[in-house]
Amino acid sequence: MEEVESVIEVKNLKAYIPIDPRTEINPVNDVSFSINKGEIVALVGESGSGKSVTALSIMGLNSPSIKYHKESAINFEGKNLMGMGDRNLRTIRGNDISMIFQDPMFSLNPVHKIGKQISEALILHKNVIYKKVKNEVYEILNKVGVSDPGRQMDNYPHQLSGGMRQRVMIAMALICQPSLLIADEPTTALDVTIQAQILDIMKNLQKDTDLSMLLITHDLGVVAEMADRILVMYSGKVVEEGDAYSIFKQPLHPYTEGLMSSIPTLEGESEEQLEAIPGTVPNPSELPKGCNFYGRCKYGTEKCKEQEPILEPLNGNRVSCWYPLKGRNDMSG
Ligand SMILES: Nc1ncnc2c1ncn2[C@@H]1O[C@H](COP(=O)(O)OP(=O)(O)OP(=O)(O)O)[C@@H](O)[C@H]1O
Repeated sequence: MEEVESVIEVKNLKAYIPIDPRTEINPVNDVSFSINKGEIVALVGESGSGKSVTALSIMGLNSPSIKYHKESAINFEGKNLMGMGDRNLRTIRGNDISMIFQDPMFSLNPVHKIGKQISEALILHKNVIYKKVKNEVYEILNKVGVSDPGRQMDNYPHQLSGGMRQRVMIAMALICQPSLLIADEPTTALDVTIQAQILDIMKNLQKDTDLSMLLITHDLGVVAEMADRILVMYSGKVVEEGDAYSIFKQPLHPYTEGLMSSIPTLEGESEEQLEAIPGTVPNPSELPKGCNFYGRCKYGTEKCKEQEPILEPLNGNRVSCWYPLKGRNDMSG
């Protein structure tokens, strides 16, 4: 069998924010996963589940108030990024690992021309002058579908539409040919037609370059379109992990089931009600004793209230639930 090569391995990532000697916030609590070469992994979950803190841990860009437990490791190309120090991380960020955000203005500097901004990472990492990389900037703008790249290179960010700015941000992230791209809600702010174009561009570039991608989104339509594998996060933990096809077909965790039943389908539109998951994600400074999802779960039992489940293999995927759907179906039969 062909050996699968992982590009990044996140191991026992635990992030905390000390508030006082007896209180801490735990936005990410013992998260482990890896991403293989050329694979798109989607990180899904409601607001506050810890997706961004996980992604920013990889980039070393979380706020300094966020600390990590010492067993946390992020192995990338043979090096542990945890505790690597900002100077060394800077040589990896933008070069080997890049990130794009929901709001391009977060990444783009309003007072610099587009061409210069895109070239910055190349100039920094290759130690060359702008003139030498102008062609590469032109090429990458062409690839992300910016028309008339020569002219656009001389424009400022505010002169472009939202969709164009998003393309420029993707160009900027990919110019150094990173092996991992982290995309945090890359199309959430765009209208649906532009969103579809941007997703197409990302997918094509990913295929052409065998790029690995961590795609953070709460939009399951985007996940269905893009992802090979899905990690479902709830309250700082991965509660289900598996290949995208099987998770959409048969979610194992009640939370994943809830997320899936809140997607509209054409067939069900007239008769079926969309189900919202009642309640909210627990406060990360007051996590319950047992399963974090207990208070919102329609299948919860006393055991769930008292004992915390762990992520365990089931049907080739992993799930953290005392009564995963498969087991429940078997129990009822
Ligand atoms: N610097 C911080 N100080 C205090 N709390 C924080 C900090 N950063 C994150 N948190 C808390 O950690 C939890 C996880 O946040 P995170 O931003 O990772 O969630 P998310 O899943 O990305 O949500 P969203 O989809 O809204 O971005 C939240 O409860 C958030 O309020």
